[in-house]
Amino acid sequence: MKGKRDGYISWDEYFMGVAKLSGMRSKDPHSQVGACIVSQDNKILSMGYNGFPMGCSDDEFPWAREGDELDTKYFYVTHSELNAILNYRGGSLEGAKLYVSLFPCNECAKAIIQAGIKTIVYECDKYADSPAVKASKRMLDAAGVRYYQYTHTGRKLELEV
Ligand SMILES: O=c1ccn([C@H]2C[C@H](O)[C@@H](COP(=O)(O)O)O2)c(=O)[nH]1
Ligand SMILES: [Zn+2]
Repeated sequence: MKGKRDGYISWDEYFMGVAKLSGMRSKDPHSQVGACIVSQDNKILSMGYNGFPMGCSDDEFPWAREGDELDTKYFYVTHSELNAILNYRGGSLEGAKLYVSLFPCNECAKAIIQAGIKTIVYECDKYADSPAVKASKRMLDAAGVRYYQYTHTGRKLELEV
């Protein structure tokens, strides 16, 4: 009898792939961020991406990064990690793992810590020098939340839909 097939994707490839697929739903023209929350026994619990809250139209609220603060996206957009936490309808996220395409900011770090998420796997840390990410790491370190960067395997996951 033949054994199992080779070439199947790893758990990390699977969950980061799902996080990035979720990010593809984002309407943010500059940064599309996706998140996937996973239980300790590798079950997907929730997903999210950055976007405006319900009722706040993607076509009416601003996507600008600069200009009058009230006319930029920053006051309005819900971050992918927070959306993933809020989208979860099942009870506790204690001990869960978060896969996310961008290192979480300080506001997301607060929600991650308070939700009981214990591990973060992130893809990109392009805002590492910003106060928001420095504050985030300070809180995550203090709270004992482990974080590490996803190691790219070089494999391209192609989907025809
Ligand atoms: O923890 C985070 C930090 C940021 N985001 C989202 C919020 C915005 O939509 C973009 C960042 O926009 P820039 O144009 O790169 O400043 O990323 C998030 O989801 N989670
Ligand atoms: Zn955030």
